[in-house]
Amino acid sequence: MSNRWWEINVLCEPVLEESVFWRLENFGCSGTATQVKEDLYLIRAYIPEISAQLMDLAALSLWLKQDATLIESSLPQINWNLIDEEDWASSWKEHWHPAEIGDRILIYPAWLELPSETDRLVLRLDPGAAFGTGTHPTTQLCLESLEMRLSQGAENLTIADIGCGSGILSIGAVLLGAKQVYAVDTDALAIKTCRSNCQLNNIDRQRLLVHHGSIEKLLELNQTFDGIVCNILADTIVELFPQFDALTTKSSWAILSGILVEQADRIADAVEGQGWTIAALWKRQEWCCFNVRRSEY
Ligand SMILES: C[S@@+](CC[C@H](N)C(=O)[O-])C[C@H]1O[C@@H](n2cnc3c(N)ncnc32)[C@H](O)[C@@H]1O
Repeated sequence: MSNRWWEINVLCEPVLEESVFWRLENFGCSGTATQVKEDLYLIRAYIPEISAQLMDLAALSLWLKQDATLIESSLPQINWNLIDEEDWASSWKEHWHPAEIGDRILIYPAWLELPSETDRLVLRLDPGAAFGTGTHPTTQLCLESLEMRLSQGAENLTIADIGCGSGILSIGAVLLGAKQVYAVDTDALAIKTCRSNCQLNNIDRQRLLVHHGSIEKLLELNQTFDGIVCNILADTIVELFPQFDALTTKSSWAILSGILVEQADRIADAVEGQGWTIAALWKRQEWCCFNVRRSEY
């Protein structure tokens, strides 16, 4: 049975070869090889798609650039693409199992028979090619933060999920008791997947509204949200955050993730620079998640 693989290409100065190899190896790549391209080296490596998500590749890219900056080399050019998809989907399904997240949620692959007994909220999911299986630390941190935020009287809360992917956080918020959730994503495939996962969990369409687009779709609604969850890369969060004021009230909160530990300072500056307060900063592996709120108290 064959899998899809990420092919990672790094075009760099020869002086970087050793550190690039080291990074790729630590990342879990195999088949690393170098080809000379005029004055530069093209280093190519492979990793199974199930072992690395787009976010992890973005992190790898950042580390490779930081390594180059440290020794004052010019920045490497990095790109990645998926190769060979044959029967990847069925292979991937074999590797993805039910997972308990936080104290209340159980993520359950759609193709498995429901558990006969559990005291957890079962969140059924077929993520297809969309991000959000619950295996990534950033998703787990967001779900755990939602659990904390929604633990006391969620029934009146309206939540926005920016970058909903498979819909895992939106559906999680509904299961945890939120009154209404608005989910947006710029990827049409993610929207389709999110909608079918809502059906899979028998969620009322009026309780979880899904729109193709980004923060502008939420602004068009002309309403405020009690909470916003946003698990996107740090650069995008910095870009979107100035518009959070228009979407919130003085007592609203936000959960921000998709942030590497070394990017935390940038996010803290963006949050505090806008007069918001950092209530908590949670870390798992190399990723972190900010729980922030608008009021100063
Ligand atoms: C890391 S995934 C998060 C998926 C899911 N919310 C989770 O926590 O697992 C980020 C998602 O954000 C979407 N995205 C990226 N940039 C965006 C933007 N500017 N506005 C809305 N969605 C965006 C991507 O298409 C992707 O589905």
